[in-house]
Amino acid sequence: MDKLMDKMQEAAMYITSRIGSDPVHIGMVLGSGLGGLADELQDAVAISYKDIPYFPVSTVFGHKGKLVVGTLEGKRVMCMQGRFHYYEGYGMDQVVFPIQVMHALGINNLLVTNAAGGVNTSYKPGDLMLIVDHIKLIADSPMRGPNYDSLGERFFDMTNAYDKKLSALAREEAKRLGITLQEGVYMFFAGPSYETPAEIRAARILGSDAVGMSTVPEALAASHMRMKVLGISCITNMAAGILDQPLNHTEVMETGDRVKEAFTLLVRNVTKQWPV
Ligand SMILES: O=P(O)(O)O[C@H]1O[C@H](CO)[C@@H](O)[C@H]1O
Ligand SMILES: Nc1nc2[nH]cnc2c(=O)[nH]1
Repeated sequence: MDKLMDKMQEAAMYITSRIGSDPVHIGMVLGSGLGGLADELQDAVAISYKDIPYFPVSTVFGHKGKLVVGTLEGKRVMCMQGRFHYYEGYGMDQVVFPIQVMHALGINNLLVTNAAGGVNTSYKPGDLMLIVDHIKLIADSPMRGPNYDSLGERFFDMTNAYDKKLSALAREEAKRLGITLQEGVYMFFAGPSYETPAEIRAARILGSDAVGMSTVPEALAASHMRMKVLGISCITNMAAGILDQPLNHTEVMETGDRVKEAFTLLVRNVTKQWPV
């Protein structure tokens, strides 16, 4: 066995020792301001990242740094209440390690969520957006380096990175619940600065609808392992230069908090119908 596989197994064994061996159906990565969902799980077990072998620790305000496992709408889910970002100084491989550990635990379904800046001028802060595709221009990738054939192929497909059936499910549930769900392309920026207005104009010309500093590494790792991915952004602010006002993380967190009811309702109902 090679090193990554050893580390994944060790982390997975520790988690199993805390949560038992009943299957977990869906992994959920909760973005900035959206972590409250994990507090709604029934029979929840919370594990600090610092206790899990080889896990990094969260350093960002609004990311608690806990794995919470419990039941939501009849499904057993594992929530990351806080994620790891490239800008925190972690390598892409560290950013996606928890996703690989989820896979080692037998999880094949992933919900990735985030706070994002709206590039599409028809959006408004507080909108939810179904991620239908993404753009990453920076060269680094979590799959750079030796390929782990037991996880996935060296050259893997990204045509269906965001699962079409799960996307259709989210669309249907949002419609049924009367929740506005925009659809768009999420563009990854390394951060930690927010973008310049010129970068946002460029992002729009390139075809993006929202920008953020997460999610894409996780979606890449999940696609590598052929996990089914559903992505939802919360548009917490209009991206730089669209409104005549500076950006800040407090606003991002406040919008996340304002939207949490609709976000939770949508995720609950999608979870209920999620085929596992
Ligand atoms: O993508 P999440 O983790 O939700 O958070 C977004 O919000 C933070 C910036 O305000 C960045 O971390 C950005 O990626
Ligand atoms: N990169 C980036 N990340 C965000 N997270 C929340 N809002 C934004 C934004 O405008 N830009």
